[in-house]
Amino acid sequence: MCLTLSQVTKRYDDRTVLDAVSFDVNAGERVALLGHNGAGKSTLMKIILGLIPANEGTVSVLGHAPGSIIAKTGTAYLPENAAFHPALTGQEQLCHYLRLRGEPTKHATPLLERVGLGPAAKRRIGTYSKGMRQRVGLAQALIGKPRLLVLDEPTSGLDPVSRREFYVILDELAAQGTAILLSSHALTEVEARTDRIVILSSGVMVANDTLANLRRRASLPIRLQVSATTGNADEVASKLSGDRRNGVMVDLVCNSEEKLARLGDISALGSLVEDVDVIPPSLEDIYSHFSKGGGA
Ligand SMILES: Nc1ncnc2c1ncn2[C@@H]1O[C@H](COP(=O)(O)OP(=O)(O)OP(=O)(O)O)[C@@H](O)[C@H]1O
Repeated sequence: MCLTLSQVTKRYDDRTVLDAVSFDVNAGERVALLGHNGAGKSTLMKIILGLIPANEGTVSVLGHAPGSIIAKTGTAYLPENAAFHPALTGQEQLCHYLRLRGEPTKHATPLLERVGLGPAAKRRIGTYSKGMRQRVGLAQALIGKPRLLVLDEPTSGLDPVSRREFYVILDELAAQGTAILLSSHALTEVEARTDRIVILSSGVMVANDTLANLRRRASLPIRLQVSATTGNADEVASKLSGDRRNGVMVDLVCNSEEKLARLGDISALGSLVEDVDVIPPSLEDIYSHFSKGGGA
């Protein structure tokens, strides 16, 4: 186990901002930490990094206390807006970090190449886009091959292509055994890119499961979007008791137990139907369900 949190509680004055939070992150696992503003995500990350203490509970980072030498050496952190010196080139900045960590500066080039910054290595960071600066942050986080990577909103402000590329790198790291804990507000992107989702709501952990299991537990309605063949939308809508959305589409809503039977009804309509799309509840729907106490 790379990270274990057990009953972690944090109070500021009399206010409890984390309330008995417990979860693990295994080697090679990508876990998303979701929560509204002020839910306690950054506080939890600071505790994991050993920057602030918890009031109660225990945290084990790579089998050691947060902030201990072994925990610090094996953990990398990427803050939301990593700041770099604009006058330095990517290469110079990374060499600087390598020296601070007592690592050979010859590692700068492979690290920059790893995050796709090879061609820009000799350009000043002041000329980099936000996505490129985030990659410098990621390259810095990869120094010393961390076993646990903690990322605070790593893709905020990145365009979809940069986000995808960023996650490809995370996927490679996870495949090599790095445990990844990342916070995000971008729900749809973590949907496909993480193995497990932890949801914090006002400091309370309201969910900790795979998306598939959260879907099942929330048992939110599934939408079936039926495309009727030309001129048959009214008949399809009436036979399926669905809602005609436009000239060809008919919407049905059902729960997961009814899904197969409804698909059977649709298929029994034969040539009246052109196609059907099954639309499961989105992560936003699930997130909203659990944040409102639906998991209790
Ligand atoms: N040093 C502090 N002193 C007092 N209260 C604090 C302190 N740091 C954080 N808090 C409070 O703790 C709660 C959790 O804050 P935290 O920054 O962990 O939330 P977050 O989930 O990271 O939010 P965001 O998504 O906005 O970054 C908030 O109510 C915040 O005001």
